[in-house]
Amino acid sequence: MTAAPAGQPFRQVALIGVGLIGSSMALAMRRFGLAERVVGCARSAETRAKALELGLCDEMFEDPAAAVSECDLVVLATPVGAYAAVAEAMQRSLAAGAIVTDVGSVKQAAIRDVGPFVPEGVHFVPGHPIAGTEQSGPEAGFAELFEQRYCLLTPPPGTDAEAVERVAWLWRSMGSTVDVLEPGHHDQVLAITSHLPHLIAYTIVHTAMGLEESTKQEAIKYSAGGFRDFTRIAASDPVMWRDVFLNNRESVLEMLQRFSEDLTALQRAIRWGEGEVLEDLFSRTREARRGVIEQHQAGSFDPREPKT
Ligand SMILES: NC(=O)C1=CN([C@@H]2O[C@H](COP(=O)(O)OP(=O)(O)OC[C@H]3O[C@@H](n4cnc5c(N)ncnc54)[C@H](O)[C@@H]3O)[C@@H](O)[C@H]2O)C=CC1
Ligand SMILES: O=C(O)C(=O)Cc1ccc(O)cc1
Repeated sequence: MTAAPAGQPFRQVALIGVGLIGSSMALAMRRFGLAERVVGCARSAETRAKALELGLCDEMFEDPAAAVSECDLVVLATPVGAYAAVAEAMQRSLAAGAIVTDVGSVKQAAIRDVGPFVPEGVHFVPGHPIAGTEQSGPEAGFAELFEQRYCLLTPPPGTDAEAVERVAWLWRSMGSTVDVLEPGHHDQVLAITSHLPHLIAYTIVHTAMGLEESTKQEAIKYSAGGFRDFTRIAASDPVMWRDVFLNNRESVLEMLQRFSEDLTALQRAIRWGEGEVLEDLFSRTREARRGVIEQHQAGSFDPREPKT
């Protein structure tokens, strides 16, 4: 089987994992006519039934090998920790010329875990939509999720250029802007922009939950602005985020080290009443926010808060 050229719908797409991202892709691919047929793979009978009931997929499978056998595109959309087992299970069923891609939040580990199971004549194009919410599961998806968002592709050297272009076409057709990044660089950038913020949110909510009962209750009752935003992020899927931290360990630990040094400096400034240190730092971070907004507007991106 050879994949149809960029610009033509895929004949049959398999979504391995039909959660927030998988279901959003199913809806977007249907809305924009990007696949003639969409099949899915889920371990539980409940998820398989739900995906059919919601009209996400034409057919659902329990076994990844059965799901992928007739497909010209296979999308891994499970937590990253499941990749090696899924890739091993489906390797013998992949059709020659098929493209395997993924949506995982870390890319070096995706290449490490999937790469060895991709047969000769099948193309692996790792990808990561920078779009999501704290929701999970097949009912969480919506077709607009990827609009005005980046999707980063991290093809290892030697990846078939046509396969990369085909996957780029898919994401552009779902409304995203596609950039290509080196996998290690991707993992470093995402460690500071996405992974560390989630770790901080998990920690601050955990710290609040450990306070004595009356303070904790008031924290919940009066949670405004900052803390409320942290609780949204800290409600993100536990298994997905466990796998992000276990699989981007080095970059996250490096960013965490820098963060903790900066936090200690702030702690010191507060202790010694160094108001100018605090004000100077807060002024510079305010500038950084302006920079983010300006750059997003220049790229005609809508700098809205995450879609919930
Ligand atoms: N949630 C988000 O905001 C974003 C998530 N991602 C990435 O997308 C991937 C999927 O995340 P979500 O859709 O948010 O998660 P989700 O939890 O909504 O969906 C994941 C699905 O995979 C299924 N699954 C787990 N192990 C499986 C296996 N061995 N075989 C078949 N299905 C299996 C789960 O049952 C679940 O239905 C992750 O790798 C994540 O890093 C990427 C961008 C944003
Ligand atoms: O909901 C949020 O705030 C997010 O940050 C969504 C998100 C989560 C994980 C990703 O790999 C990409 C985007």
